Amino acid sequence: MELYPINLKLAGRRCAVVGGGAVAERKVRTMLAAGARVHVFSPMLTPGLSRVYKDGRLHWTPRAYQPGDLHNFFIVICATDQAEVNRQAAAEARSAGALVNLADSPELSDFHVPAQITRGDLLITVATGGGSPALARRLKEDIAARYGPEYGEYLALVAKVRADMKNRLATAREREGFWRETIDPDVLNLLKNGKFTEAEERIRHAACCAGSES
Ligand SMILES: C[C@@]1(CC(=O)O)c2cc3[nH]c(cc4nc(cc5[nH]c(cc(n2)[C@H]1CCC(=O)O)[C@@](C)(CC(=O)O)[C@@H]5CCC(=O)O)C(CC(=O)O)=C4CCC(=O)O)c(CCC(=O)O)c3CC(=O)O
Ligand SMILES: NC(=O)C1=CN([C@@H]2O[C@H](COP(=O)(O)OP(=O)(O)OC[C@H]3O[C@@H](n4cnc5c(N)ncnc54)[C@H](O)[C@@H]3O)[C@@H](O)[C@H]2O)C=CC1
Repeated sequence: MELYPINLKLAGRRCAVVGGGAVAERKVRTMLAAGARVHVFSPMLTPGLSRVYKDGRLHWTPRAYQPGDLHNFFIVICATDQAEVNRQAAAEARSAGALVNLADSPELSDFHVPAQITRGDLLITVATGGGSPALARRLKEDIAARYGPEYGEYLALVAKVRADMKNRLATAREREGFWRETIDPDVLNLLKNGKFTEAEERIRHAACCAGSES
């Protein structure tokens, strides 16, 4: 299945989930982490979702989905255990202009939710086109073990220095060359070993030299 990856900004956007089971909970949690305003339509919630609701972080309509519920949402995830309900809700949401995911139908979905790892602003995702979500999860675990929290710290540092470099190196070509050389295994190893100060010094030194050459 051909797919085009994009990373959606959900902060402040209205998103709906139909169903309140284990799958709904997983989707709700990642959407909330992205800052979405999430509305659940379901007669029941998992204990985890109930806690999120009691904490005031979720809107909940405590009944089965009804036609007319799904207007004015940016994305809608249909995750009940009733295939026919998921299809009906998906059809309504799509005709109201939402991007739609059906938890039980990769084919009918506008998008799939990948397995994800976050390290600060670093986001790594794994997708299998719906072929094997269990494989996506396994690969995610392997990648998570390989790329620890130090990569989030590293990204924050590089992003800061990069903002300075935009003024220091005149052309996009120079900046590209600089960053390709600077993101090197030595710096990453320093970070992996917790040597943040040394890593930062290395990057700042490279930035400083590049600035004086130009
Ligand atoms: C198409 C997609 C739609 C979507 O949900 O967006 C979809 C569909 C389906 N999943 C099913 C089953 C399982 N899903 C998981 C787990 C995850 N599923 C996720 C995504 C996706 N699942 C999308 C495709 C992503 C891709 O492959 O590219 C992850 C990555 C992200 C997330 O959900 O947040 C999350 C990993 C969370 C993590 O990071 O740990 C596990 C494993 C487990 O739970 O341990 C199992 C059981 C093992 C297995 O089947 O592999 C079934 C069959 C149900 C049945 O048999 O009845 C369907 C429907 C069908 O296939 O028809
Ligand atoms: N995409 C994915 O990652 C996965 C998808 N699935 C699929 O997702 C479906 C849901 O899985 P679970 O969350 O584990 O099921 P579940 O049985 O835990 O939850 C189903 C939820 O749907 C609600 N519901 C039932 N009828 C409804 C209606 N008419 N309107 C609104 N809510 C209604 C129930 O109250 C319950 O909260 C499964 O049937 C399976 O096909 C299963 C595993 C992973």
